[in-house]
Amino acid sequence: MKKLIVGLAGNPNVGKTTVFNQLTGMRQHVGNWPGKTVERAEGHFTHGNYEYDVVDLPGNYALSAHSMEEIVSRDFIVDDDSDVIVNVVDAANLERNLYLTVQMMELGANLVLALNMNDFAKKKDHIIDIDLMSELLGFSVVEINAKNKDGFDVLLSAVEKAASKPKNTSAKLSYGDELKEHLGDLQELIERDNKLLDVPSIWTAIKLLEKDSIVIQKVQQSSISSQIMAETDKVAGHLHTIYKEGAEEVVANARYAFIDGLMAEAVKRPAVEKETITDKIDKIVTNRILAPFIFIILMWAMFQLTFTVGAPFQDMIDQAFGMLSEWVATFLGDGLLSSFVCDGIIGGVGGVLTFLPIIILMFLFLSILEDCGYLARAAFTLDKIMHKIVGLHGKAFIPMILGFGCGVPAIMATRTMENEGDRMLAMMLVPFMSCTARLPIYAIFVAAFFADNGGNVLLAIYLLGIVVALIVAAILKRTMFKGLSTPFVMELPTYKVPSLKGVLLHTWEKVKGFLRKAGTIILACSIVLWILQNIFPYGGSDPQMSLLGMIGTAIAPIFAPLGFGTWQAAVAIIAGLAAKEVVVATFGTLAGMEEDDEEGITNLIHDTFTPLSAFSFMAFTLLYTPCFAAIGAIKQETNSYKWALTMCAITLVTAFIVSFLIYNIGLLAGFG
Ligand SMILES: Nc1nc2c(ncn2[C@@H]2O[C@H](COP(=O)(O)OP(=O)(O)OP(=O)(O)O)[C@@H](O)[C@H]2O)c(=O)[nH]1
Ligand SMILES: [Mg+2]
Repeated sequence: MKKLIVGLAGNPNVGKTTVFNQLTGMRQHVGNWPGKTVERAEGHFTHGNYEYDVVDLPGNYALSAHSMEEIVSRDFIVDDDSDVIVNVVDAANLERNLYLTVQMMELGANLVLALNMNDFAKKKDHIIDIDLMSELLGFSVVEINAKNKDGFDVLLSAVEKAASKPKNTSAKLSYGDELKEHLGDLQELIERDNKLLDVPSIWTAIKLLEKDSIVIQKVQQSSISSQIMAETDKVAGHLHTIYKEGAEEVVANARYAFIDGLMAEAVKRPAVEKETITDKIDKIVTNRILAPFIFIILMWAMFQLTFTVGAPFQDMIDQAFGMLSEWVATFLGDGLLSSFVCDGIIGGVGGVLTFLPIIILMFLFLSILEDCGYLARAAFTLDKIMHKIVGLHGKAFIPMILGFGCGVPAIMATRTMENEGDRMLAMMLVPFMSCTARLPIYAIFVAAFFADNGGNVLLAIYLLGIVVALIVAAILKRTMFKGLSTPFVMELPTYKVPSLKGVLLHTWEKVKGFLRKAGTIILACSIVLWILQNIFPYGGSDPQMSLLGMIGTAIAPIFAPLGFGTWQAAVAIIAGLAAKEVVVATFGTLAGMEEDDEEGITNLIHDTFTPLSAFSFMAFTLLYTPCFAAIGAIKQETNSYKWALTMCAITLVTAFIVSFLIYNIGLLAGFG
């Protein structure tokens, strides 16, 4: 067996991860918006005589030193000893995709070009002459379909051929006589230092002209660095006098000229591009006036469906746990052990698991929205409305909408943002987006007070999260994160019919996370809560005199101005710091301890809240410090506790202010 290390590189959203998953049988995140893969993933498989190591790289448009994913991809090509790079490209947008290909050619990467999305290319009547293109580029070009593995055999044999006969793909690049001559002078100088020759000299020469900080640093180590830098300045100056443009633009134009030539020779396209289905749908969905309404209607429909479809299943699970609890009680009798199992574990963990159906549905809808391509449109819509008012970078909206699912991947998704300040700001806002872990909290409050218009109350809560995030953004942008954000074009992916398998897998991955939490952190918290609830330092059996009750009573006054100064609410909020579902588990165990058992969580909520204080409590749990996992993700991504703690402070203060306003304005308006 021979070992082969193969990297999958290409623009965002062209199907790299789909190829990767098909090859390795793994389940990395696939969706229909640019920027899903943010960290390289590795997998293995065997084919013929070869043992493959495949690396799925984050998508990027360039190989400059501007953003983290670009550096990850470029380091992989330059430093790792990969045998072959498979450049996956979107055949329906070949011109744009080839810009990265050309840059990889400058690096001399041992390339194989995999044309994917041919179904879309055919719909647009683009006819690609693969053989001619391969000849012009000087390496193999293969047509594939990542979704059904068409062409994978041809692809793998092309990879194996390329591995046995590595090529310097920079050979076929031609950048015009003028530029070639000047680059030549610079290359000659670079080639005098062997230490600079781990990459083709044309790459180093071009990157010096582009003022690439990492390459400049490397060249500065050279013994002839002053000569090289002087020559670079000379060439740049010369190019400027001829073209009246900076060296960077001259190089970019030369790349496009090469691509134009290639396209003209090898691709036949209709003189006027056909209007695609995506164009037709987008005339409505991204229409300036209609877009915000469509966004709100979709969200509203999502909550309505989640609740109406989920409710019967939820009841079934609830009853099943009730029966389980009774059945266990017949064995264990009336003692402490029975209380531990029934109230502590079944009440706590079971209370949370009841919400499994609505959580599954919510993730199902989010996966469909993500996979069909609407997620990027939602971000586009919010960007259009918000960029000017709030000064928030448009790319921040994708992580924010992902935050409706779970904050942890949402925080990681901020990596595609180039400007550090913008990225930090986006991370501070993600926790305000209502993640699915909070859904069970709203569900029990809706059941207790707002059963008749649950969907509307939920929509209000989610919109509250968005509005508060935007207000906080506007404030932070004018204080902590001053400065202009880099403008950018939001890319709108082609609408795709979501694949059933993809959506189900996606949903299952998320649901698995929820179940894991139920078996670990929620279980642990339920046990701790039950113990604290059964210790009575001063004797008696009044729940409020238990250790838990006393802790809650001590803290409760803090929340009195917000309308829920009861010891139960205080305990739930503190416990919810671990994970938001624990708020529900807390009410579950507390309800188990009440005198008349059957009444359950809903009655406990009904007795300890009013509709107004319930809404204020929902808003507080929406906005206050997210779970440990989200705090940990921010620490991880920023490499410092500073930002994690800043986020905790921002969310706590915001939650207090907003809940205070809701409760007190509500009182004045007579809702008390
Ligand atoms: N119609 C069609 N859709 C495809 C094809 N290949 C992939 N897709 C879909 O294209 C979308 C993007 O695929 P991914 O594999 O996530 O793309 P990626 O290149 O890994 O994207 P990033 O990680 O964001 O850079 C998904 O919705 C896929 O289901 C194809 O050949 N035809
Ligand atoms: Mg990917």
